[in-house]
Amino acid sequence: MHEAAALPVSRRAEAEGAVRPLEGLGLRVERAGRVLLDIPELRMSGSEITALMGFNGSGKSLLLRVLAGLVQPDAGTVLWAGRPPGRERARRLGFVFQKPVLLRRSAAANIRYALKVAGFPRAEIAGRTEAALASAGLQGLAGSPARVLSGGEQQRLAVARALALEPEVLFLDEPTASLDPGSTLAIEALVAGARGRGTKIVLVTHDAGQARRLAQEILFLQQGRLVERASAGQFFTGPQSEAARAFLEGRIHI
Ligand SMILES: Nc1ncnc2c1ncn2[C@@H]1O[C@H](COP(=O)(O)OP(=O)(O)OP(=O)(O)O)[C@@H](O)[C@H]1O
Repeated sequence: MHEAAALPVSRRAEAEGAVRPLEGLGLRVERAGRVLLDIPELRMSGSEITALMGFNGSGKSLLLRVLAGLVQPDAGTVLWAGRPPGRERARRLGFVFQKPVLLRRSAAANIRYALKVAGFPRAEIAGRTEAALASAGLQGLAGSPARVLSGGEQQRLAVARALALEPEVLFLDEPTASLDPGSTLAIEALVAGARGRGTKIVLVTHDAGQARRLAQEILFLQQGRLVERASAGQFFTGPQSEAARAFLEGRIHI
């Protein structure tokens, strides 16, 4: 047997070079004379789920948007596998917002449309749509208008739609912030499944329980700066910065 075949899928992908690190070099964002992001160097493993954590206003969402190419930094470069993502970026990433952004059409049509725009062959669209709906437990709601779905169902649809495109990188910005525990676990299962299939996941979350359940790597931000990068195990048992200790203990940090 090939040596890599004995490894779990995500490790196998890494061993075969299919998994790409995500990097930022000299990232800087300023608005109205205020420095919002100043990160000289950032590197995320290509195969793990990385959680971005920090107090409100520390720059997590902004960093996520910069990494995804939704916000252009004033300085710096984002690299996927050592190269700027380029024009094919849309095909290679998924982005899920805290409030799902869905089209005013059926659940199935939302997925079909995304597949069509991403250039999937027509012959594959129906099958991929069905599989995506099933992965999110939404088969029974395929024909329902997306806007009548519950908040949890809408977010499951948004995640399933993003994953239907088999993105290289999936960015999630507090995807379960307004969901109940059952819906939260359903979203987490979708995200963990995607990691198992080789998608790199970057997740903004305030929920330490969620970061413990899902993430292998934690980046902790404070006032637009990266103050800690650690494995989840290290971060939760022995955070190095005073800010991260305060965050985990639920203290206010000024
Ligand atoms: N386009 C913008 N123009 C001006 N200021 C901005 C812009 N985007 C973000 N900011 C500011 O940058 C800082 C970081 O915002 P960001 O939303 O990234 O924080 P966050 O860590 O995600 O916060 P939260 O946990 O509250 O969602 C905030 O002070 C915010 O007001």
